[in-house]
Order: sequence, then structure tokens, then C-alpha cells
Amino acid sequence: MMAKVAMITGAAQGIGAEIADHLSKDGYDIAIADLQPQAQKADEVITTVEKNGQKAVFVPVDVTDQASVSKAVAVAAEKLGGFDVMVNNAGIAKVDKFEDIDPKDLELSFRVNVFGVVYGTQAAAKKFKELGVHGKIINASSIAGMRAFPVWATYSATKAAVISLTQAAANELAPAHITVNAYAPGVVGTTGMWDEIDQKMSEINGKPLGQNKQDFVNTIPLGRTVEPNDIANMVSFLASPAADFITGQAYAVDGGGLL
Ligand SMILES: NC(=O)c1ccc[n+]([C@@H]2O[C@H](COP(=O)([O-])OP(=O)(O)OC[C@H]3O[C@@H](n4cnc5c(N)ncnc54)[C@H](O)[C@@H]3O)[C@@H](O)[C@H]2O)c1
Ligand SMILES: CC(=O)[C@H](C)O
Repeated sequence: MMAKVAMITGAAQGIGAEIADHLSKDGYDIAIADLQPQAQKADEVITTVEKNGQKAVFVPVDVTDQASVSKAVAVAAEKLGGFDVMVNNAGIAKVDKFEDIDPKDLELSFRVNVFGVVYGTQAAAKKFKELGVHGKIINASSIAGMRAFPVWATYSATKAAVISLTQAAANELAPAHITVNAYAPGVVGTTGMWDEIDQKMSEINGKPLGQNKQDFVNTIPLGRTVEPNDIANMVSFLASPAADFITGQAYAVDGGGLL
């Protein structure tokens, strides 16, 4: 029996890489979709997936480009022989005082975090329907999409948009038995985007590097950062048959603190 296929954008590192590990342990073949310069990092994720006994391919994609996303989905489906789950994980985080928001940062944030989810949802839905698959679309929001934080206006707005897009797509795609949900993590213990966030927040508020992240963590009853493993567990659930009748939802994965 052919393995099911999952494509994860932004999977060359961080949360996306962890999701690739988990879904391959669930028996999925994985398309690791990321910007071309990330190909070498993606090789490490491919090794992980293959060690889990599943096939893996790197598919170059720029989620800000609709044609690039459509092509990436087609390549993934062709190379892996199917298409069952789309995880729109790629994202960037730009923080700044509201009065200082740079239009370039604002535009790029919406192109990656919001347009990327639109294009990924469109391409996945078309492929699912072409293959006659009851597919699953899982989007990366954030707790910052459920509640805006100071200096996080741009990022919060994009992640709130992801929740609305998730709900709207879920309603439209339900008749085709395609579910659409989102994960909304709190502070995740990855290095990637938090390095840039911490640097910028320290410039804004003068706190030492690391303190900004710790201040967030101090508000969390669980008292620790959310780990990529925690989020991958949520995605693994949303991709599983147990979630066949769950759609249009955004699940906070934040240790119960940041809402
Ligand atoms: N790290 C956190 O604390 C946190 C918390 C909540 C939500 N999230 C969300 O989870 C997702 C993953 O976050 P992460 O911490 O792993 O980030 P990360 O910065 O470590 O990884 C992001 C990945 O996305 C890729 N990417 C960026 N722009 C792209 C584009 N235009 N096309 C294709 N790929 C692109 C990058 O190359 C990178 O591999 C993001 O959507 C982020 O907003 C992260
Ligand atoms: C980056 C992010 O979404 C959380 C708030 O850490």
C-alpha cells in the first residue's frame, strides 16, 4: 500500500523540520518545501525522514509566489505518488514599535505569512480534488494571532488573518471532505525566528538578549517554552483520522499562559 504524502512548507528547520520527523513516524512520505538556499539544511531533514523509514524529497518553493507554490505541490505529488496533507508552516516574524513599522517588513510579512497560506490552501485543495482525496490542510498561526502583543502588531495581524483564512477555507472545502485547521503556538524553543525577535526587542526595550523570551515564558503556567515536539504532536493529531471531523479550528499550543 502506498504511503500517504505530506508537504510541509518552511520545513528545512525549526518547527517544520520537527513536523516532518513526526509525520514520517506516522507513516507519511514527506515533501520538504523551503526556499532554495535552504536545500542543504533540508538534507538533514531528509536523512531524519529516511531513518524513520519513509521517502523524502526537497521541493524548492517561495510561498509568496502563487505559481511557485502550485508547482511545488505538483512536483511533490509526482515525486511521491500522492498528496494527502498540506502543512502551511513557512513564516517570518518582524517586530517593531507600531509607529516605526517599516512598510517593507509589513508587506513581506503578509506575503509570507498570509499570501503563503492562501496559495498553499488553493494548491492543496486543487490537488486533493484532482486525486479524489479527503485531504487535510494545517496552517501555522500563533498565540499572537489570538491576542496582539506590544511591538508585535505586524506579526499578530498576519497570524490573526491565518485564523480567518482557516475558518473560511474550512467552510468552503468541507463539502469536498477537506479539513482546514491551524496550530497557534506560544513561545517555541527554536532558535530561528526568535533570534531575530529577541535582537529587535532588545533594541526597542533595552533588555538583555534572552530576557524578552524569558519574560514571555514567565507568563506561562507550564513555566517553560513550548517545544517543537509539542507542536508536531498537535499537527500529528490534526493529520490523523481522529481529526476527520474537526475543521476550522485554531488550537493554542502555549502551555496555557499567553491567551
Ligand atoms: N518560533 C516560535 O516561537 C513560533 C511561535 C508560534 C508560531 N510560530 C510559527 O511557526 C512557523 C515556523 O516557525 P519556526 O520557529 O520554525 O521558524 P524558522 O524561522 O525557524 O523557520 C521558518 C522556515 O520558513 C522558511 N521560509 C521563510 N520564508 C519563506 C518563503 N517565502 N517561502 C518558503 N519558505 C520560507 C525559512 O526558510 C525557514 O526554513 C512560522 O509560521 C511561525 O510564525 C513560531
Ligand atoms: C513567534 C511566536 O509566534 C510566538 C509568540 O513565540
